[in-house]
Amino acid sequence: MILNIAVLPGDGIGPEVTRQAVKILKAVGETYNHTFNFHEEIIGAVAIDKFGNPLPDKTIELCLKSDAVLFGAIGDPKYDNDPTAKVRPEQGLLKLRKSLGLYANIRPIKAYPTLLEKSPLKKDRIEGVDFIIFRELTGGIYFGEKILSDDGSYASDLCEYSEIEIERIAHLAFKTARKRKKKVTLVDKANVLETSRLWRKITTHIAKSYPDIQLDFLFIDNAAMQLILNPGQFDVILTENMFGDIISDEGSVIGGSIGLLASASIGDENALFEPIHGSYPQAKNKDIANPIASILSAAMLLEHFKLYEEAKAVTKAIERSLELNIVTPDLNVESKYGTKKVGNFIADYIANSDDINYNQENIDFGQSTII
Ligand SMILES: NC(=O)c1ccc[n+]([C@@H]2O[C@H](COP(=O)([O-])OP(=O)(O)OC[C@H]3O[C@@H](n4cnc5c(N)ncnc54)[C@H](O)[C@@H]3O)[C@@H](O)[C@H]2O)c1
Ligand SMILES: CC(C)[C@H](C(=O)O)[C@@H](O)C(=O)O
Ligand SMILES: [Mg+2]
Repeated sequence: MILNIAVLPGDGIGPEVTRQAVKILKAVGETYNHTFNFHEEIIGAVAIDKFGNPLPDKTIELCLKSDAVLFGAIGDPKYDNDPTAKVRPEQGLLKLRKSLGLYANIRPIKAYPTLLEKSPLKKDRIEGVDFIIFRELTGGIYFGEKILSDDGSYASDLCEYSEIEIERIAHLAFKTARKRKKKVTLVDKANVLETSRLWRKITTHIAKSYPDIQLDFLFIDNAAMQLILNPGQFDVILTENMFGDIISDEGSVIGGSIGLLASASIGDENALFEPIHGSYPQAKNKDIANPIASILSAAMLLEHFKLYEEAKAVTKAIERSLELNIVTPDLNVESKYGTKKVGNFIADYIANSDDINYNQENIDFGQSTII
């Protein structure tokens, strides 16, 4: 298969982790005989620094003509610490999602058997946990009208949703539940918000077309608690933009690190693959950021193009790295492995699989042929 992939490393740790994901895709391409072409562009704070624009036209154009986008992270403390900044890195990402029509952000969360001890949550609560959050990505309070009064004493963010915006992602969530444990949980705040009541009404109606799927409702405040108390109850969570943002970071505690959580942002015509974490500026250029979220996002890209065997090879290599404790410091404070070494191990494992009897003593990470 030939794929043209737009690579947007972004800010902070974005370039470091994205480089590992590209390395893994190159290993997959070489091993399984695919041609993956990579074209890089800038987005976020680096793009503001260069062009005064967090999403230059060239970047959107590249994404629109590519088969898929691999995105790293954006964000920089100089903007986070300046609430009056008129141009912000995050605007670049939001505009990109909107321009590409990426309305569904799919965030799988699972407890890896080898990492059960790493989570601060009790082992018996998280064992076997495996669910997916379907987060609406191009509507809601993120995209409603924003007002700041001239004297700076009043601000407003409008939360809006229309029927079509809810329907299209709800169908995706129900179809996915059909292939899984056949349960959808709509997370909302329908006791207070009109938009949430619209979500309930439309989702209830759509559920009639999926009689084999159980539809449950949970208020967001209760859902935040249930995720910690009993995450095993979830299969597919369907929710609006901001609630999905918040509960997915919360859910990452189950896996043991946000550095493990990948996502696919899907629209009718475009697809972008991105870790759920941000630019983690404290770790920039320190070779400590976990690249697995980014690498798993690349695996989701492969699945999107129905390259299932290839995606499986990537997840198997990741699982092997976790089993062998070849992990970054977020998963093992005493780890001697950094971002690059974890990436190298996963790339080498894809290329060589079980031919090499890996153990921590005999690994020579310097030998990775794929950089
Ligand atoms: N999709 C995105 O690009 C995205 C997502 C979230 C935040 N942001 C931006 O990132 C910047 C920093 O935000 P933040 O600190 O709230 O969130 P963050 O996700 O960057 O970091 C929060 C914490 O998560 C951990 N973490 C994150 N990524 C990790 C990784 N790969 N490996 C190991 N640990 C990791 C670290 O402990 C870190 O302190 C802000 O500018 C924010 O706007 C961007
Ligand atoms: C950076 C920010 C705009 C973004 C979001 O809120 O969608 C991030 O938190 C995410 O989860 O991708
Ligand atoms: Mg977020």
